[in-house]
Amino acid sequence: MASQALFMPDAPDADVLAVRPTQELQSCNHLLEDHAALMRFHDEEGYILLRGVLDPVSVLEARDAMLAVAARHGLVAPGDASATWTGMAAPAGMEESPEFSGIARKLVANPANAALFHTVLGEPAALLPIVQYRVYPPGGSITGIHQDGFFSPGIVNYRPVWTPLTPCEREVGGLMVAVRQCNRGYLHNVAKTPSPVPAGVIPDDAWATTDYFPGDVLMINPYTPHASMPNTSKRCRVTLDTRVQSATDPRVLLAEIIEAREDEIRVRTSDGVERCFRVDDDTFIRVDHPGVRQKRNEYVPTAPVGKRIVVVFDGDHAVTLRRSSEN
Ligand SMILES: O=C(O)CCC(=O)C(=O)O
Ligand SMILES: [Fe+2]
Repeated sequence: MASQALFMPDAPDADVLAVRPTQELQSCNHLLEDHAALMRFHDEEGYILLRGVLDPVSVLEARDAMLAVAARHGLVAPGDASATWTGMAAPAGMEESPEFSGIARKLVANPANAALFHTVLGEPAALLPIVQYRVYPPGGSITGIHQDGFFSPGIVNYRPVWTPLTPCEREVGGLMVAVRQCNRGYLHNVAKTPSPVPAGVIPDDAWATTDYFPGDVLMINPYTPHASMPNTSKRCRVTLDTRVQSATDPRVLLAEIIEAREDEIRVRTSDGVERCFRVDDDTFIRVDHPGVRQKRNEYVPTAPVGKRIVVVFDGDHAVTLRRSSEN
């Protein structure tokens, strides 16, 4: 499979608002007993949708914890589990606010949920330190068309976990997925920064979505183009997206920079262990902006001592250095 991206300097960008999903995402619950079949579906269709699989109490707890933060910012009324929008604008950058700290960790650690992730990974799962908490009011943020693997290369033995915490019917602006597009390499246009997907590359009829409900989990193949839809309802969209990785062979860690150099980065992990990784031209660096790749001879000033970053590694090689969004 080609994994280099597209180079199309003159191509117009795809318009996320022009996409009209015509297909319905399929539930994969019937494949949970057959790991090979589940992975085949993931590798061909490009996603795994599981309905009602998370422990209901853990989902309610996560919902209430996120809504409590939203209520403090005036986005919803205190105690309003329907997440009806008050009309107050959402603060910028709320997805990574430390106010949400620990909510995803608790959800993933719940024994029933941990057992589910074990089943899907085929081995014990651990939380990967990349989490976004989204409370998106009507007319609010829309996530553009992207492939996760393009922005976070090198992660193996992991699954992204996109989780609705309140009912997320299609008008609430959940994810749409371009199905069966995951074997075409990266479709991002590296002739532009920050490398949008060009118009015309993804067939119009490839797009699928569904109405999502609390307890559902959507896992997206790292090569699958996906985006969110506009929220045209009266409610906030309350979702979190995190990732789980192999607990025995983790490839991603959260660490504090001790010293960043052009050819090497030394970090201290949250367990206090010091580790050193080789940085080379294959290292995908974005410690500054979430979507713009930095050159290794220029990233050092944006990587001061003490800054928390996420390192994706393979042995002693830093595959990706990215801004931390662990919570
Ligand atoms: O929820 C969103 O708007 C985007 C989520 C996403 O892109 C992901 O989970 O990979
Ligand atoms: Fe994504």
